[in-house]
Amino acid sequence: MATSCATSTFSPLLNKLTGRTSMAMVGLLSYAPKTLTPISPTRTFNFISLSTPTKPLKKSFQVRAVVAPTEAVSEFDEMVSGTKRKYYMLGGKGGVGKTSCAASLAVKFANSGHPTLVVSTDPAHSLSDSFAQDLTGGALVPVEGPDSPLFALEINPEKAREEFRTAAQNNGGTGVKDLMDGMGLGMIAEQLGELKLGELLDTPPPGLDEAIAISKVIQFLDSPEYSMFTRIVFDTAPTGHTLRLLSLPDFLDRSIGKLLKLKQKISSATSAIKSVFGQEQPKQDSTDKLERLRERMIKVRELFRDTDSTEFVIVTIPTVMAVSESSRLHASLMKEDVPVKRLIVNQILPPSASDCKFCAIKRKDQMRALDMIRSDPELTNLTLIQAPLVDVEIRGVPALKFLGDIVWK
Ligand SMILES: Nc1ncnc2c1ncn2[C@@H]1O[C@H](COP(=O)(O)OP(=O)(O)OP(=O)(O)O)[C@@H](O)[C@H]1O
Repeated sequence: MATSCATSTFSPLLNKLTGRTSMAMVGLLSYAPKTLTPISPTRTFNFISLSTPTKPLKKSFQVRAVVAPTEAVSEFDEMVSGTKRKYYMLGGKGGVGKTSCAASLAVKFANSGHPTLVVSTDPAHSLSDSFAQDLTGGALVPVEGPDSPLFALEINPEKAREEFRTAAQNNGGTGVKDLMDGMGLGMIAEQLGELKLGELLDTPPPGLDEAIAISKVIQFLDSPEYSMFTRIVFDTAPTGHTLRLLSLPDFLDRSIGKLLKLKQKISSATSAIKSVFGQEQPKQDSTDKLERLRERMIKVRELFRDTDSTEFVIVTIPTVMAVSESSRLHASLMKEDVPVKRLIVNQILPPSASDCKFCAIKRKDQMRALDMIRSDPELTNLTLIQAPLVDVEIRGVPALKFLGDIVWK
């Protein structure tokens, strides 16, 4: 069966990508100097240019063919304007392209002059794969290539948990507090008080990964180490995990509130008893710390809901299942008051003017899924960004720049 999807030949316009053509098929060849040679001579495409790379890239990179649909305008000008810090969270169903879109956005911000940090909160990270660079280890790593500083961070809950366990075993539990202190979780550790943390971490409570991610967000807000970044992009975990992350500050705030009330009751009862026996008033220290923890949780919760500084971008693919999940995700985000404006529909196939029956059928299904988005009351008001399926893996900064220049316009 024929597998090619279109009929015309390569055009020499490829390194001058301009133009906004309806569902135009676009081929972009390489950033390798001078010669533009198709990788697969059996694939022939009608190439119409789309965008102009602002600066020649150092590394060689080849994309053989992509499709560029009409509604691919993300209003990037608005995203890039201003030097006040903005947070972008990209999330959706597993495997739809969250990491590729988040990494390409981070590269685009950095190339637009913003010192940028891209953070993965997904315990199953793929940022390292996406940047083709080792970013593991739970620390900030500089990404090579963009014009302005770009750093990446893969939050590593598994490692953190392992360190907790070792510290608990080696130190009879006393080292755990130091470790949690180091992660900005010291106050939580203190409040856990008498609990045997080593045992607790053998069967980690649900939400520990999210608590670790939240502690990082607190650090972004407070620590001078992160103050240089004017754009922070989150590559989030698949939907369920991320919704827990977003609702955790609220939950913790309420829990701490309850704990504080309980503490107040206990302390007034104890001080009454103690005053009868003529003893000192109990110290306020731990209550103050709880109050401070609560204030920080409120700060994170407000950050997640602040329309001026935060935006959640939903990433999906044009299938009924993915669109249904995106609709539910949007409803949940609305419930949490998290600002959402944009929806990326990733991996859209070429138009059906093709001799590939499989592709034509698949594309028909995709168009149905796009119609479904347009008539879905949850999704219809979002800015729709259609991202093409490209025929190579999006790996490394040049490839991410290429994708970013198509998606973020
Ligand atoms: N527009 C695209 N064209 C071609 N390949 C793509 C496109 N977007 C993503 N991919 C590929 O799809 C795969 C999954 O993408 P990615 O890792 O970005 O998804 P994800 O949603 O972050 O996945 P996970 O939920 O597993 O973290 C990768 O191999 C990536 O290169």
